[in-house]
Amino acid sequence: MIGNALRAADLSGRGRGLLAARSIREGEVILTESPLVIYPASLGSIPSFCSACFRSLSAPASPCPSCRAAAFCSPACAAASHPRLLCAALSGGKLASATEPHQEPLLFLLSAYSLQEPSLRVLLSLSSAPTPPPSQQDPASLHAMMVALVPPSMLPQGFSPDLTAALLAKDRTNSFSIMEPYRPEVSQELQKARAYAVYPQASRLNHDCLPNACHFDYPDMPGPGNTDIVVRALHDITEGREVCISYFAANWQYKHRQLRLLEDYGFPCECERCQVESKWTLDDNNDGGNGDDDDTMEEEEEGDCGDDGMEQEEGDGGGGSEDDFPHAYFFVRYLCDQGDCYGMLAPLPPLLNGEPSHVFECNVCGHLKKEDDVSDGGDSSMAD
Ligand SMILES: C[S@@+](CC[C@H](N)C(=O)[O-])C[C@H]1O[C@@H](n2cnc3c(N)ncnc32)[C@H](O)[C@@H]1O
Repeated sequence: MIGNALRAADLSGRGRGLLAARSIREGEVILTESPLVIYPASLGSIPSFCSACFRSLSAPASPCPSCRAAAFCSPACAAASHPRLLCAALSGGKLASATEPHQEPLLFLLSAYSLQEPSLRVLLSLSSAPTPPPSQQDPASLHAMMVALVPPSMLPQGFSPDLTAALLAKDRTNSFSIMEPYRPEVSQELQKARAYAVYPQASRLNHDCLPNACHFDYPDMPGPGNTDIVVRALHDITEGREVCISYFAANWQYKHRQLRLLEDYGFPCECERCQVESKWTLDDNNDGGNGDDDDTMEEEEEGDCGDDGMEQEEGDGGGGSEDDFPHAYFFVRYLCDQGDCYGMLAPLPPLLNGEPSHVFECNVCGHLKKEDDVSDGGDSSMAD
């Protein structure tokens, strides 16, 4: 049992997944979890946030006395410090000499190899997709770079090419992006991640292209728990139903969703939405029929997709009728329509008297929307 809302189960053809352990109300927080491992998304961004709590640094910060590359926002964060292997690799600018595509997986490995043995074991217990790593994540090359970056006396027991390959696979399958604050002038694919994090319970959530939950992060929130992941129900979920999130923005087209899920997660999606959209003609599956059928996708962080991969509006490309596009309601109700955002709109938690909040929050831009503005106002017909 995870909290009191979820329980893990083995699911045919889907590995482990999380089921509703009781009925769940729309907007309910069903999971809050701290990261097992969290690491900066890029080397260049390290000076802009506290290396212990990952909040933006506004006031002058204290540099790490060892590496002088990282900085901390408070004495408490300086005492908590940052991963020891990462600190060693940042000393003397050694990590900066790695080529840029290698820096992000190295930041992960330096953080993961700094974990205590029990945490490392939890990380290794997570699933990994049986897909080959992208070329910039060749485990053998990254392992050799680790050897060059970290003094031999600091390398943990068990350090080996096989373990390095296994850790990289866990990261690819299970890490979540913690995004920088949303910038409306920047398109969806160019929004930047501040950090990546692995949350062992949340990483049991399987994907659905019509999810019934979505996750939020609030990295600059004051107080404890700012790097926690918060998972909320989009609508009522009946006991026993699987709780799923979408691994990327819900407006992606069928072919781009399938490609991403096959290449990065090793499965063809057979969800209800994909079953409908797999029957659309090639033109329907293009970008709304404007004739541009460019298959390219950006090299993405979670949530990224080339412009060409997005549905332009609800029903776009589906032919328009209810039969062709039975999921239009989902998009009207749950897809943020603020500029280029396309985040998920999840209801705020129910009020103290148990009534729905009737206010939706976007998990990308943070926009709050009253229910009357979200849809035609009736009770959710999405409950499952
Ligand atoms: C983040 S993990 C999710 C939890 C995982 N099922 C487990 O056993 O721990 C992602 C992996 O779960 C599986 N998965 C997720 N969503 C799926 C789906 N809709 N259909 C089939 N497999 C899915 C894939 O193997 C994918 O690589």
